[in-house]
Amino acid sequence: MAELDDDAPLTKQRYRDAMANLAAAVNVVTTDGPAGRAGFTATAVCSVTDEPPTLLVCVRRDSSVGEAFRANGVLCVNTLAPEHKTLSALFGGKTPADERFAAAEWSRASTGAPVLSGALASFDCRVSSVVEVGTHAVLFCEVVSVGDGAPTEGLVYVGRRYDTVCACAS
Ligand SMILES: NC(=O)C1=CN([C@@H]2O[C@H](COP(=O)(O)OP(=O)(O)OC[C@H]3O[C@@H](n4cnc5c(N)ncnc54)[C@H](O)[C@@H]3O)[C@@H](O)[C@H]2O)C=CC1
Ligand SMILES: Cc1cc2nc3c(=O)[nH]c(=O)nc-3n(C[C@H](O)[C@H](O)[C@H](O)COP(=O)(O)O)c2cc1C
Repeated sequence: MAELDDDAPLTKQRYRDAMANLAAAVNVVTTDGPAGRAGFTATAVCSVTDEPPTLLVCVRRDSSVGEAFRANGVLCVNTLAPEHKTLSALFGGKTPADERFAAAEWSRASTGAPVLSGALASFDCRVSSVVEVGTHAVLFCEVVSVGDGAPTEGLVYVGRRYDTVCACAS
């Protein structure tokens, strides 16, 4: 059981160590448009409201991909299945964009954002507002269409490693 320690300084590392205990779905978030095609791995994705359907994505402001998302104003959140572990590492590393996208099959959403074949779910979005918080930009995104596959197994990231969970209806 975790106990709060109010005396110890709350360092970045202690915060990260605690956050590492939160199991999270893994997504590859993509965009395309005048600023070019880009994509990155993200666990900081969350549903905000269903009226209007809105989710948020947090992206590091100094990442190579952040500006493309803001400039294109569209994105697709592709939720990964267990077979996408290698893809997650590619989109989460320093790999050039062409190599990231060459590792999977894609179609195009109505916004123009790339949709990952075999994703557990895909959310095609328009960025409705951006709020900057510290090192990250929070992209609030209105969902314009969704695609979801048959219930199967999901990929989660917890304890700094990947794991598989059953996403099937019981
Ligand atoms: N929200 C984010 O920007 C996240 C970034 N990452 C990046 O992926 C790499 C590997 O991460 P881990 O193996 O999990 O080890 P880690 O020790 O860097 O991160 C542990 C946990 O802390 C949180 N975290 C990490 N970096 C963060 C950041 N800059 N801002 C807000 N939260 C952050 C995440 O929940 C992450 O799972 C690192 O470079 C990390 O920065 C990973 C998860 C989330
Ligand atoms: C499992 C995992 C989750 C991640 N989640 C996020 C996230 O939510 N937001 C973020 O900005 N970066 C996140 N990252 C880091 C980016 O995917 C990584 O910095 C990526 O390389 C961005 O592309 P760039 O560095 O070429 O700009 C995550 C990485 C991994 C491996």
